[in-house]
Amino acid sequence: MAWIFDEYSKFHGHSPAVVTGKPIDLGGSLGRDAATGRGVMYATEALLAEYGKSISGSTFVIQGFGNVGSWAAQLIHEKGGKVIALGDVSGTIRNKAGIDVPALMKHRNEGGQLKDFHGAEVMDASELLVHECDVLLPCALGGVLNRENAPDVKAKFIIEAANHPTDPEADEILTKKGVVVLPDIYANAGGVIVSYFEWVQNIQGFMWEEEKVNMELHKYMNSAFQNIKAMCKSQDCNLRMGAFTLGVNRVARATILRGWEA
Ligand SMILES: NC(=O)C1=CN([C@@H]2O[C@H](COP(=O)(O)OP(=O)(O)OC[C@H]3O[C@@H](n4cnc5c(N)ncnc54)[C@H](O)[C@@H]3O)[C@@H](O)[C@H]2O)C=CC1
Ligand SMILES: O=C(O)CCC(=O)C(=O)O
Repeated sequence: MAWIFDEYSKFHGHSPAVVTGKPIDLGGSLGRDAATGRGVMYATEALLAEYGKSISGSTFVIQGFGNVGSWAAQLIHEKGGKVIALGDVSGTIRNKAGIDVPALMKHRNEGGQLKDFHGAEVMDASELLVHECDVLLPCALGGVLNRENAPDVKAKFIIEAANHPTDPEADEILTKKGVVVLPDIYANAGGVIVSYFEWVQNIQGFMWEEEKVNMELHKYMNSAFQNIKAMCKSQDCNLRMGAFTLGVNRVARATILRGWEA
């Protein structure tokens, strides 16, 4: 991103707002690194509250321990959630008393593989997504929930932190089973929201403190959830349909207002 910004600026003058995800010293935003995982945590909080539940006291299974998964795990752990199983390409582990996420981060940051972490036992990777838990967070790849494994999913809630982790067949199976799926278009929007904040800061020429970034992110995630919920209520539809209907309606309204309709 620094390179793109630099090349563009050579021809058009200093233009930090031309691209987001830049290093902090070149006009990036504080809080961007954690933003997607933090947004996932806020989205989880908002959804669970609808069902009279909270992160504290709930159990979590997380696939992926990269940018999104590791931040989501840390923030959920900080909020009192119990991460009971977790996996990445270097191993899949479980601890029904709850994995010590800060200790796992230290292990990983020192170059350790998940399978060698002492605070948990190794399990079969194929069991991760169907492991008993309250909340399942796929934070790695697309298409991981499909017709093969969806019938065996035991989670009550799925937060789509990765892009497109649930294929359409799985979506149908999970809906019939009564599993509540929070769609990626909303659940993992924290990254793009803070990228928007980065652009806003760049055009203002004013850098926000990290606390402000996180507070604004919280506001956006909460109000988006309330808007999706209202749409689901008025259209009697699930969260994915509610989120898409909200987005498509906004684009349609702007298109009509500009006189572009056929
Ligand atoms: N980083 C961001 O800001 C955003 C990321 N996303 C989506 O979230 C997902 C994860 O992105 P990042 O965390 O940024 O990527 P990353 O590359 O930092 O982490 C990916 C993680 O998935 C794990 N993984 C890969 N294959 C796996 C497998 N077969 N089984 C278990 N774990 C596996 C890797 O070991 C790693 O821990 C992607 O779908 C991405 O498109 C969505 C919105 C924003
Ligand atoms: O960095 C951004 O602006 C958004 C990233 C994102 O949404 C993604 O990786 O899917």
